[in-house]
Amino acid sequence: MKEKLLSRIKYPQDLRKLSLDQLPILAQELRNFVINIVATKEGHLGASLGVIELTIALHYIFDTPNDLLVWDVGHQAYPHKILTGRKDLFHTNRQLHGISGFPKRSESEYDTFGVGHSSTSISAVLGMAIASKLKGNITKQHIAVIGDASIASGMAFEGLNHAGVTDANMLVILNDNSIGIDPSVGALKEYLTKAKVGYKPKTDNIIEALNFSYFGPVDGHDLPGLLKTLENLKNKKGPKLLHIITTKGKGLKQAEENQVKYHAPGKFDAATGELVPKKDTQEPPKFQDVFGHTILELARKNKDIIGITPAMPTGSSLKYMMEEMPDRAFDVGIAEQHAVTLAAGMATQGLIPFCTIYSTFLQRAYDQLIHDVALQNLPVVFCIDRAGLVGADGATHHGVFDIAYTNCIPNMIVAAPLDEIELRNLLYTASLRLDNPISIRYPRGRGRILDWKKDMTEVPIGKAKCLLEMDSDIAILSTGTIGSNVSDTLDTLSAKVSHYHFCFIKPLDKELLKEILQKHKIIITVEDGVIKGGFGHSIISFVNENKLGNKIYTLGIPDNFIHHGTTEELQDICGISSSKIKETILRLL
Ligand SMILES: Cc1ncc(C[n+]2csc(CCOP(=O)(O)OP(=O)(O)O)c2C)c(N)n1
Ligand SMILES: CC(=O)[C@@H](O)[C@H](O)COP(=O)(O)O
Ligand SMILES: [Mg+2]
Repeated sequence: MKEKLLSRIKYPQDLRKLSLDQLPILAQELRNFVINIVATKEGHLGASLGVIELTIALHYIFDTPNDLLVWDVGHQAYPHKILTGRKDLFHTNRQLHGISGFPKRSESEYDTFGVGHSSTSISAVLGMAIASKLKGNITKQHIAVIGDASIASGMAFEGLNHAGVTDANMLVILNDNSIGIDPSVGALKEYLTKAKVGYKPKTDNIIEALNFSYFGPVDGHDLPGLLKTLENLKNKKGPKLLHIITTKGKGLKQAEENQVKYHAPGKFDAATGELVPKKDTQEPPKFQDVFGHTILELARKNKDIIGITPAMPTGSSLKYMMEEMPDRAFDVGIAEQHAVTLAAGMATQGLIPFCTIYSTFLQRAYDQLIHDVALQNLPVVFCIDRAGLVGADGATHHGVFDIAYTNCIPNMIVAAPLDEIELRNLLYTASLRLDNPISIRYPRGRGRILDWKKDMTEVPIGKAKCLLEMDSDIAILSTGTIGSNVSDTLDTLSAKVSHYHFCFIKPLDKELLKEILQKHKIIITVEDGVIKGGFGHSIISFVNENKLGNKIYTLGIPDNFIHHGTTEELQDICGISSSKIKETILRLL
């Protein structure tokens, strides 16, 4: 289809010149534009297709960027980016030096708040609305667009609870498509389902009970209807919520029919919607699948094992256990804080909870980790997925802080397996019931071992191991799967360098460490987490405490935020790709 209208629009002011009856044509063009680019460049598809009409209506009716619009999570903001000055850059979405896959304040004045993690929009918009009022601006509009899964999070409720006792001029648009990445869960989801079919929506209205004016539910794909509703809401004062019903993946048959897969489908054929078939060769497993299959295997033998995920059953592969053992594996929704304390409660009763959380999202539950788990020394098993650099999702999603933020918590065991087999062995060890909480971190993506389903053995807590012993001044100490970059380097290097793998960052293997420090003058530490407070700093502390004179060079994530690109590109930028590790060694030799 040839573009008639989209090519004329650079900014919302161009959009506002169109007549009402041109807008549905524009919606079709915008939808095709998103599909065509995401088909080859990859990214979050389904959510963006679901808000095409809403995006057009919002920028048409409201005076953006003077009126402030915040997209919750921001994975649905592709049409917003295209209509706000970034159409010509959209083909660089999520690539190194390209535009971000999420709204970002430094990228555009239309991106009023940086997002990536969910459920922040209501608080952010309330803050903006209060600021406008204090500055004497009573006409400015403040709009949060939040999904049905994100509004069920504690933080969103905190925002609603506060907003309901203010006269803030704010509009929350609840984009209800009954699904997050996986189907939405919980009592609120059941309530919203009833509201959709008109079951006692007025008398039992939870939103009105929170002092919001409630409007809807309305069809979020009916563009003329949406325009009318928004125009009408513009003149209503105080906190208000518009409930719209949409279909995730709208307009692409496969995406509508398989919403979980098409949340972020990878490459697909733009014309047919078919996914690009995978190569026929056997691949090593994804680390998430090593976790997902292993926990199920362990749970079959040990009835005390429980699985918990906050809203990521597919991403974490806990779904395998959820399918077979629905009473012992829980998706609690976007509720990281609850997930951690729920696990703590279970641990007090002798259960062995495995709480699987992406590294970046566990940041949300830091106090729960300290106060509810570690302080009481409850043996919760944290399976920290997506640890390290995650690639295209960028700064909001890299799992680079968890070593530092768990390393400093008393009682925590902090572990980072080298490969799939060690991950399995650690999960097995944790299933034997430890005396402490443990974090086991592993990365996004695939390992390297095809034959990984070996019998499991217990891992001695706090023991490191030598992978390559050389008569050399230099030793590399690595932790976690980044150790394979070190091995790749050493495979291609004629110089002699020793290599040790520290599966445990805490407790450190002090005995072996002393031996290593006696044998080698120069130590290079390698980790895929932040250097400050990380593994390398633990080695430096040990050297200082023992008044040893070794020179320590720490490789890891530097003290700045790392943006998007492929994981390999970003590792290179941080100096932890195998070629950059090699450069460091050659410089020191
Ligand atoms: C704190 C946090 N936890 C988990 C995620 C992962 N995540 C991204 S989108 C999403 C689902 C959002 O669903 P919903 O709010 O209904 O929006 P939709 O995708 O349906 O538009 C989840 C769980 C996240 N971004 N932030
Ligand atoms: C928007 C969001 O937070 C998720 O969709 C995230 O991008 C998933 O990451 P994975 O692709 O690593 O599961
Ligand atoms: Mg949803």
